[in-house]
Amino acid sequence: MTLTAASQNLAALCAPAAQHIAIRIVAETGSTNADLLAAVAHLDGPTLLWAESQTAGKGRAGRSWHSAAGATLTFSLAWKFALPVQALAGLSLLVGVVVAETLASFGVDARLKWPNDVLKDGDKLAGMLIETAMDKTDRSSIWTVIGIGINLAQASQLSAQIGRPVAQAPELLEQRERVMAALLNRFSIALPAFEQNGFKMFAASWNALDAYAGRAVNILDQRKVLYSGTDMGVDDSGRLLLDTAQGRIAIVAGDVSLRIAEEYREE
Ligand SMILES: O=C(O)CCCC[C@@H]1SC[C@@H]2NC(=O)N[C@@H]21
Repeated sequence: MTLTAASQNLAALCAPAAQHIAIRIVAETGSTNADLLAAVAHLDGPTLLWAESQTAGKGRAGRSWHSAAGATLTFSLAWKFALPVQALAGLSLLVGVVVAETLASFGVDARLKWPNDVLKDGDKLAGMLIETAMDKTDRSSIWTVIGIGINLAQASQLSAQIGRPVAQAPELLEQRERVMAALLNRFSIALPAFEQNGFKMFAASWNALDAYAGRAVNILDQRKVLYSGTDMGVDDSGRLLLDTAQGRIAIVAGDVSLRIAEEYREE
């Protein structure tokens, strides 16, 4: 099914709580994140921009993110929070929980790698990029653009961009609009709950999905090992707890990698 056809169904598939999300679906764009960031000043409320393909998709750390037509779920959700920017810490972890739990509800064994990669069989299945824009007329609020790319059936180009193998979930190709509706339903509950209570009420859910729970990991910065220890999950503010030879520490930034011989060889 093309996304144009899916758009007819999407609103009807959404639960009442998600009905206030405006839905825009396009065949191709540069970047759904860039489009919504440019548009937030004119948005009336939460808005989904779902693209069949992107020609200039943005990944984290300045990387590109390839989204081939008919092979991904590529979208951004603009959401305004009545919060100061500092209160958004933990949002990306919550988004990971929403994506992984939604995929799990469709039978995909999705797990989380801190802070917010979604893995399947140890490889990256989905990535997210959250960007923010100040509302100039309302300093107590902030717009977020939550960009998500879920890989369903593409491999080589995305893999080259992120520098490691990617996972796929081709079984979801035929039900993309149902998956999208399920995502919107969960977001429409989880994002207001985050606004009210912060990340802490989602910490247990994140920990239940932690791909590296109890395993020996390294925390890297630009491929340099900063810390080594055992992954003990996240705390109520989303920091990764690491049991090291010197005791427990809480990590606020860095890349997590499994401490296995292969990874040392790669690095
Ligand atoms: O590097 C990552 O892990 C983040 C990838 C985020 C990609 C998504 S695809 C939809 C949205 N639009 C973009 O340009 N990027 C995000």
